Amino acid sequence: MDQGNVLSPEIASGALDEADAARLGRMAQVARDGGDGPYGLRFDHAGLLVFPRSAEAALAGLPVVRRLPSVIVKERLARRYGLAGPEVTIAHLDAGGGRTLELFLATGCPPEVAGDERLHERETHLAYEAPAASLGVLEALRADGCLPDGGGFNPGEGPSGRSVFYFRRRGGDRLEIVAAGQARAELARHLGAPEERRHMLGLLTGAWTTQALRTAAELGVADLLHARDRTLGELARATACPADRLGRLLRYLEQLGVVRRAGEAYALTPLGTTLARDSPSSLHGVALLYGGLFYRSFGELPGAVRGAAPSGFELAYGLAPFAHLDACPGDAAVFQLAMSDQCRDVFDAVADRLDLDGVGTVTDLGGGTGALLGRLLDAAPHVTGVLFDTPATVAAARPALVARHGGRVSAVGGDLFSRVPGGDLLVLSRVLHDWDDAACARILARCREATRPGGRLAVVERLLPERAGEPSLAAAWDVHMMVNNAGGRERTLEEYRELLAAAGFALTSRAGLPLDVHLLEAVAR
Ligand SMILES: C[S@@+](CC[C@H](N)C(=O)[O-])C[C@H]1O[C@@H](n2cnc3c(N)ncnc32)[C@H](O)[C@@H]1O
Repeated sequence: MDQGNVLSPEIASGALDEADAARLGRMAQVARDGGDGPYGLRFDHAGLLVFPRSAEAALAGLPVVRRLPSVIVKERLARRYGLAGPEVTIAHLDAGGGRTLELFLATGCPPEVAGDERLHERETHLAYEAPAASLGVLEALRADGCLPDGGGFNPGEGPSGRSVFYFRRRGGDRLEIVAAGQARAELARHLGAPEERRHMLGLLTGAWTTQALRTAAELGVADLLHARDRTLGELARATACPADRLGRLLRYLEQLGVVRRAGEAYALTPLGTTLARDSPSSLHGVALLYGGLFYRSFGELPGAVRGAAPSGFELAYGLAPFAHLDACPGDAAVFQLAMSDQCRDVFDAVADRLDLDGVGTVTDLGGGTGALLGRLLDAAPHVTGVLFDTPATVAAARPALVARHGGRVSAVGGDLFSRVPGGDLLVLSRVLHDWDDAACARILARCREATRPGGRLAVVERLLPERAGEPSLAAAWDVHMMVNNAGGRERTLEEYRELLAAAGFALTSRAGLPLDVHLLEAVAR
C-alpha cells in the first residue's frame, strides 16, 4: 500500500474535484457496508469511475493497494463516446474494514463525457465473486431479468487474470460478477449474445425484406410465377432484368419462403402467392404501398417521434397524406388498392357479423374503393348502398361499383367534416384512426346529425390492448399512424367508447375480426 491510511472523506477531497470526491466518499461507505450478493455470492468490491486532471496526482493522495491498467472500462468509454483513446487506470483502494474500492481514473476525456458519466453512473457497480466452476449463476441472473451489460477478461488481475461480467438490474443499478481465470465460453455468450444478435440483425434488415417483396410485386415476378413455373431466363426476359441480378433477388426470396426452386424452374410458394395481383389472397397493393409511398415516410419516423412536424409523411412529401393523394392519382390508386387488399378477410368477417335484417340503406363513410360496401351488398341483396369519400376517390371507385351492383349503389363525393349522407346503418371503417380526438369528434358529430335516434353506426378499427405487453398488431399500426397521419392513432376500446358517447352514440357490442381488427357497433341515443 502506497499510503498508511484508509480512504476517508478528507483524503478523497484532497485528491479529486468536489463532485468526484463526494462520489468517492459515498462509494467507500457502500464498499464498507457491502453484504453478500444474489445467490449468496461473496462481496468483492465497489467500483467507481472518476475524472481527475492527473491520475498520478490523484493517486498520490489515496490509499492505493494495487494499480493496474484498465482494459474493459477503457474500451467501453471509447465505444460509448467515440473517443480515440481515453487513458484509464485502475486503482484498488483500501476502503477500510478489509473492503476494496475499485477506482477507475479516466484522463483526457472531454468535460461533457465526465458530466454524462457522473449523471448516469454507467460504470458504478457492486462486484461479487463467483467461483469459476459455478458460472451457472450468470444464467440465473439473466433469467431474473438482469441484462448483460458488457464485461471481458482482465489479464492483469490476480495470478491467472479475472473474467468480468457486468449486468444491469431492473432498477438500473449495476452488478459485476468476477471469476478467476479466463471463462472463454461464458464471456462469449455474455458479450456476444449470439441469439439476440441474430434476432436483432433479422429485425434490422426488415427494410431489405420489404424492398425485396415490393420488387417481386412491382416487377411482376409474382404475377409471372402465379401463372406458371418459369426458369430464370424466362423471368429475366419477361421483366427485362439482367439474369444475374434477378437470380440474386430470387435467391433471397427463396430464403424468405416466397419462391422455391425445383431444378431450373422457380415456383411461387403459398406465401409468395399473396404477392400476385390476381390471387384471391393478394397483398400486392400493400407491397407497393409499404415498399413505396409509405417506405419513404417511415424513414422520417425519428422526426415524427420527436414531433418535428405533424407527421413523417409531411416531412417526406410536404403535404398531409390525403392532400397528397388528391394531388397524385397514381399514388391514390396504389393506396386504395392496398386498403382493400389488406382487409379482404376483415371485410368478409364484417359482412358475416353485421345483422342487416331490416336495414334499407348502408352508407360507408370514407369507404375508399367500396370493397367493404360491396361485400355488404353481396351479403344482403335487399340492401342499397352509398359510398361516401373524397370526390376524387369516389370518381375512381364508381365505375367498378356500378358495374357490379348497378342501381343498388350510389357514390357520393364530399367531406367527412362538413356533411355526410344518412342511412339505416352508417359505417366508418379505418377512418377514425386517421385522425386526432378533436377531428374524430367532428366526424362523429356529422354522423350523429345524419342519424335518427336508434340509428346504427358500425366502426371497424384495430384496438390497442387494455393490458400492457399484450401482443397486438395495433401497436405497429399505431406507429404507422403516427408516421403517416397528423394526429392519427390506434385506440383502446374504452377510448372509442368515450369518443362515441361524447358524440351521442352508445357502444352496444364489440366483436373480434381477423388481424386484430374489431367491429364496434353503436346506436344513436
Ligand atoms: C384508411 S382509408 C379507409 C378506407 C376504407 N374505409 C377501408 O377500410 O379500407 C380512409 C379513407 O378516408 C377517406 N377520407 C379522408 N379524408 C376524407 C374527407 N375529408 N372526406 C371524405 N373522405 C375522406 C380517404 O379517401 C380514404 O378512402
